[in-house]
Amino acid sequence: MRLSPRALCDAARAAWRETFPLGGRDVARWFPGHMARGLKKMQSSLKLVDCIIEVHDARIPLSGRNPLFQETLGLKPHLLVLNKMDLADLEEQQKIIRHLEGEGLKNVVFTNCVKDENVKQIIPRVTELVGSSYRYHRGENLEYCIMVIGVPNVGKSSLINSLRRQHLRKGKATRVGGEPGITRAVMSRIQVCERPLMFLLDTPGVLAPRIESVETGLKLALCGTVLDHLVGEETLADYLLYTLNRHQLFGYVQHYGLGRACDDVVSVLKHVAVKLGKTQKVKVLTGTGDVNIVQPNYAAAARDFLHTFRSGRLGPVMLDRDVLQSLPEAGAQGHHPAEMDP
Ligand SMILES: Nc1nc2c(ncn2[C@@H]2O[C@H](COP(=O)(O)OP(=O)(O)OP(=O)(O)O)[C@@H](O)[C@H]2O)c(=O)[nH]1
Repeated sequence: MRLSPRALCDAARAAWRETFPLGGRDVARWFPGHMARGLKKMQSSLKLVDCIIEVHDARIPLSGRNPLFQETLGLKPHLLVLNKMDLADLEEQQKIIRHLEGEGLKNVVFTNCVKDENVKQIIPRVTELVGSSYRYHRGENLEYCIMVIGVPNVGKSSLINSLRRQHLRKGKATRVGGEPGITRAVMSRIQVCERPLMFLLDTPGVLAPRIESVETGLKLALCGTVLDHLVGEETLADYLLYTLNRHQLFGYVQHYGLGRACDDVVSVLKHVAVKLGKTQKVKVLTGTGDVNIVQPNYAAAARDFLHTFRSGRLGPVMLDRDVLQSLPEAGAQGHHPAEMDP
């Protein structure tokens, strides 16, 4: 039987959690310190750079960006690419754009670098930005050099490969991976366009040394910017379940044949593990000797749940919905100075 989302929601509304327990988690441990070195190297190459393309995940357009980018690289023309738009619920796209504009981010493009969606807009936007900026000692140089930055796993390398497909009809120049930390070598210089002659510098993902809140940390982790085991796969699966239920995204019920929505992660993971045959034999010591019992493999079930979500099979999501809801409506929003503009 196929239940409508509303029926599922009504059935379980009483049990929905209103908040996620955030206390006692050491977010600092999730984000390794070696990232500061990457940022330092980027800064030292800045004089060669005409424009910065910052790639971020479209599912968290208003949180999780590294504030150090703004502080240390903010003098250059800047384009924000919100990638993985295919995985994001962009119903409130205009509100997102307005809010970012209010923060001084006037150049924003939403992309899907796997399917090359909107990627064609990027080079004309960059050319325009560089054309209207003062290039210091690089004024005579006809080559454009663009640095691509962002937190890990948001699709920086995928963007470069997509630009090459679009403008040079060439394939992969830089390695893409499903796990954070694929781009290790700082600054590979890759041509992406002939006219204008444009090179991009791919950089390793750099997270902020201090994440603004545990919840932001969890959102970043759901987007795959940190290795899951650092947060704990089951914790992350629980945060995912909490988010899906609050957003009334009940694709998981159908996907795993659960019958009804549920807010208890242990029950959900147990069901997933049994359905997928992910069980394990565990030896239990009893008063009369050892007994082998079969237990659900919760960690494997959590991994499957996270993987299914990240592949988009549970539907598009807006993880910053809480932030969006807390913003004033159009017209009521205050104006801030254009910090990232040249
Ligand atoms: N669905 C979807 N997946 C994407 C998109 N762009 C990239 N990916 C996937 O996201 C993962 C990370 O992509 P990368 O290009 O390696 O990301 P990165 O930012 O260079 O990663 P680091 O090197 O870790 O900093 C890969 O599995 C890509 O296939 C997109 O627009 N949509």
